[in-house]
Amino acid sequence: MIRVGQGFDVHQLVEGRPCIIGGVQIPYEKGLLGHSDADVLLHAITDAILGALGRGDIGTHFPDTDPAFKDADSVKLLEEVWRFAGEAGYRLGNIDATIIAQKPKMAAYIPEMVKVIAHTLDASPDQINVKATTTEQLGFTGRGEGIAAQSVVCLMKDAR
Ligand SMILES: Nc1ccn([C@@H]2O[C@H](COP(=O)(O)O)[C@@H](O)[C@H]2O)c(=O)n1
Ligand SMILES: C[C@@]1(CO)OP(=O)(O)OP(=O)(O)OC[C@H]1O
Repeated sequence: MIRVGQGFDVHQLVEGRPCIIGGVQIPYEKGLLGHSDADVLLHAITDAILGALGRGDIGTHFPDTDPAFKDADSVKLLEEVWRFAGEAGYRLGNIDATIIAQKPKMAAYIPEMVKVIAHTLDASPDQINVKATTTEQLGFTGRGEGIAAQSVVCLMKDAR
């Protein structure tokens, strides 16, 4: 059986926060604001997995009102959701994701993001594709007010 899911997330860029995307801290004058570490890419991937599993969304499992998730490491949230997939008998087909950011430049950090994601999902890096695009200075991403990410995930399990 094949199941697909998609995820989308946005976080505001502000001063005084680290810029953590795909589990990698990127040197930049601003960082992403959120209850957790605000890792917009991992949140989009986590939501895509939950979508494929039919298990709701990230906020259902990790409410932003719960102090337990204050400054949470989003790698741990992804890890926990990946446990749900394993328990349901799924393995990863592939992930394709896009970071939507005018700045900072992501390209140099993408191989490390792929490594982190593959390691967290017990997968091979060739199952994970991460891309980045600007919005040509248009909209909130183009003005540098925030960063968005979207992801598609394909999960597979053998028919019984
Ligand atoms: N934050 C970003 C945005 C884009 N890139 C890379 O630049 C290429 C061109 O971006 P366009 O928005 O002009 O299509 C894109 O394909 C990415 O490789 C980036 O590294 N970081
Ligand atoms: C991850 C959670 C929980 O700490 O908080 P945020 O970092 O604000 O992120 P968001 O993308 O709004 O997702 C759901 C939240 O419940």
